[in-house]
Amino acid sequence: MSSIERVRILVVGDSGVGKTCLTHLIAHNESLTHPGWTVGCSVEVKLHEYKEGTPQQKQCFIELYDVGGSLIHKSSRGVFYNPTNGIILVHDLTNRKSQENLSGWLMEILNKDGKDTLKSTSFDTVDFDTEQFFGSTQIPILVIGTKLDLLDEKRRKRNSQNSTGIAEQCGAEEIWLSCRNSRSLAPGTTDAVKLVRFFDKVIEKKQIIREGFNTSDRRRFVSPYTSPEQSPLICSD
Ligand SMILES: Nc1nc2c(ncn2[C@@H]2O[C@H](COP(=O)(O)OP(=O)(O)OP(=O)(O)O)[C@@H](O)[C@H]2O)c(=O)[nH]1
Repeated sequence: MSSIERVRILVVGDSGVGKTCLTHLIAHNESLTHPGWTVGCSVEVKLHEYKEGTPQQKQCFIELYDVGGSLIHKSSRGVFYNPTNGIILVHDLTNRKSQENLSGWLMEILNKDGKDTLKSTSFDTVDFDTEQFFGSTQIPILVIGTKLDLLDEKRRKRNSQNSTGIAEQCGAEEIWLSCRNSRSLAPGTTDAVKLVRFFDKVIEKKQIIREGFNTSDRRRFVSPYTSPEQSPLICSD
């Protein structure tokens, strides 16, 4: 019997933006009222139907790695970043700084050998080069803004006019929601469809990369890594 495939998705963003509440909402379709402060990392697993309703449909475990956002643990959290098949960047819609810091989070994940960003105590000095990032990793990204319930109508409109720059830069989809509303990701809603599409993309990308390593026709896939084990996108199943 073949085992169920699994992918690892990192859920990152500043401390207090709502990563634990969001992860719980995605995994259980219910809101979490009293989340604890995440020390290190906590993992939730969701069973996902890949390409549901098509001949390729199959089950897949989505492992959501909720990485504690506190700067105190900045130097040690790199251990959770490999392998990475997908990234959910989380920011608080009422806190602009948390949005600006998303590029720093991306760079921290990219910087696997722990240089530069891991040494600094904040993201202020981080230079973000999207070309470098996407050229070297090709990891699917989703951007999620939380605490939509705390924005009044006026601010919702103003914020939506200049939506998160990082999503645009990454070519990533963006979702704004309230983790306090258990229906925020209810099946059939636009946001739930975006999330399903993102999960499918993460699984597909992992398959493409694995096939690229296994095929003798190297022209189909050019990787900077010489074996699947070296690639940050491949889980060791
Ligand atoms: N009103 C509102 N509050 C939220 C929302 N999401 C999270 N919160 C609250 O924000 C606080 C922080 O939420 P967490 O999920 O613990 O944040 P975190 O990003 O995991 O924080 P760290 O563990 O420090 O990294 C909690 O009091 C949550 O109840 C939301 O959508 N709306």
